[in-house]
Amino acid sequence: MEDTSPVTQARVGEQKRAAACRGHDVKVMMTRIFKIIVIGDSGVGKTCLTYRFSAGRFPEKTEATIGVDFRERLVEIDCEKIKVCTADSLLTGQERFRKSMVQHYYRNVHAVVFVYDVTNASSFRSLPAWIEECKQHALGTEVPRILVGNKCDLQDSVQVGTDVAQQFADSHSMPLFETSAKNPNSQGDGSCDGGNSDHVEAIFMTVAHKLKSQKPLVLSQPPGGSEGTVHLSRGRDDGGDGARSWGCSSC
Ligand SMILES: Nc1nc2c(ncn2[C@@H]2O[C@H](COP(=O)(O)OP(=O)(O)OP(=O)(O)O)[C@@H](O)[C@H]2O)c(=O)[nH]1
Repeated sequence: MEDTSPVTQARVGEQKRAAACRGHDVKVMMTRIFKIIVIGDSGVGKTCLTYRFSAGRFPEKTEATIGVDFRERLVEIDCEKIKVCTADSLLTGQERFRKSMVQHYYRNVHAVVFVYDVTNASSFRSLPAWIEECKQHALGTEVPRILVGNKCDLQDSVQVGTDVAQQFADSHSMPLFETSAKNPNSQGDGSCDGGNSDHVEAIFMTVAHKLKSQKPLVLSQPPGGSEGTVHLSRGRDDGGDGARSWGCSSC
């Protein structure tokens, strides 16, 4: 039976588009930057997920994030190169420090990934508070948001069932993905096959595709502009100045 899950569809679509691109001489005039923040309790695996996406593997060792971890990866979607920047952060600490960091963290964000640990019910119960915090920083339902249940490789210790998580995701209009940063192919059914990055990658790519379709590059000719000059602008908002002040090394 054909697998119609969003992740598989995104992956198949990506392969087709990559094949189509190979036949073209693509001139990339500028690189768009999408900023995706990854939010959830300490220890749910935010750092490992973003590392898996940007570096393609599980980190050998991790320490509790102090401040914000920024990572970036250049991807190609529909023959356009797009920089996907991810940030994960431990949003705790002294109130004064936390306040300024939080404001910076939530600025110019394009999408939010909420993460809980499927083996830790308390991390799931914290989600409403994280969603509320995002709302307070103007990141409500108009911003693409997804829910990720991480650590699915630990099948024997699962405390948050798929059905409960799905209900929660539905009630907040978010798609749900269950995965493992450690063994991305062990999502849900307990079958690990060596942990390549496809599944985690497909999750972030699904978000990037959504952002790309929401924020098309607009080709425009300036009034009275010189012939042959094409100006590129972004759709609704942009990752220009905001991206630069955001923290990625080259954003
Ligand atoms: N078994 C398993 N362990 C994982 C997985 N993802 C992360 N871990 C482990 O969980 C612990 C916490 O992972 P981190 O990625 O540092 O978690 P975090 O959410 O970034 O934590 P903070 O930086 O404190 O906010 C580490 O010991 C990881 O090795 C996973 O998919 N499966």
